[in-house]
Amino acid sequence: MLEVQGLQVSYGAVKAVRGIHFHLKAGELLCLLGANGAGKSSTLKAIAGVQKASNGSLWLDGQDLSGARPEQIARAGIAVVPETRDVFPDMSVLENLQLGAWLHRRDTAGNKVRLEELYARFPPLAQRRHQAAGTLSGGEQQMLSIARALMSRPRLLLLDEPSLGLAPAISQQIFALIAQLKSQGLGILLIEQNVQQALQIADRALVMRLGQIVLQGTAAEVAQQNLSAQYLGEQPCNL
Ligand SMILES: Nc1ncnc2c1ncn2[C@@H]1O[C@H](COP(=O)(O)OP(=O)(O)OP(=O)(O)O)[C@@H](O)[C@H]1O
Repeated sequence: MLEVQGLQVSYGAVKAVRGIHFHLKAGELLCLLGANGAGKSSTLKAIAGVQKASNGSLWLDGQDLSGARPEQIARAGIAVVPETRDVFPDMSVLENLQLGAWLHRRDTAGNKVRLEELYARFPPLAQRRHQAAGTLSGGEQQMLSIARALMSRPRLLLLDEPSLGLAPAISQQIFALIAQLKSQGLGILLIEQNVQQALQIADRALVMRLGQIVLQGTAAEVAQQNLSAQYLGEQPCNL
């Protein structure tokens, strides 16, 4: 489904991503692991088109998206949930969700159906649909951020540290939700610091270090490695 070849991302003299290759199959949940600064977010941003790659190619289902703008990438079926969540705090939950439907803005009936589907999947959002997004809890804002991305009806979802800053019980709910989305056939690229939980729901994992992929395999294979000592720096990793 997604094919990344020789991806490089630089910020001036800083080579954040140094020519990585990987693929993601349809409906697969691929987890991207690594210590802070390993190049995970830069990889995700380059796929989303919000950070220009200095080299490399990107294909989605045979469509060449190398160098494409974020809007073209979104139209091709890739949606992003950034680390910052980016909900609009003064707008209601409903208005935030409606913004997510910009790709299909003329399909009013389709968007209504999609909205009801998402309300059914995220009951706290349905209950708070007219509430300002800024008044939601951290977990609810994360749900809103994911639901807004789903309003664009993507084939591939890019998630940057969705459990960041959430209490363990809430982060478990978010992982359960991601597992559910995967079981419904959505392709997912997941960046996570919460290695143990991420590997429990992932099909495969890539481990990055200093801009390169240093380890990859099925989630079970990667879970057997001593990641903490070798690749994740000071990150706690209770594998
Ligand atoms: N906008 C930027 N300008 C300059 N350097 C940057 C920028 N964004 C990232 N970097 C640098 O690129 C390297 C990779 O960063 P990146 O954010 O991709 O890593 P990461 O694995 O996602 O880490 P984290 O978990 O901390 O986000 C780091 O050395 C970082 O300091």
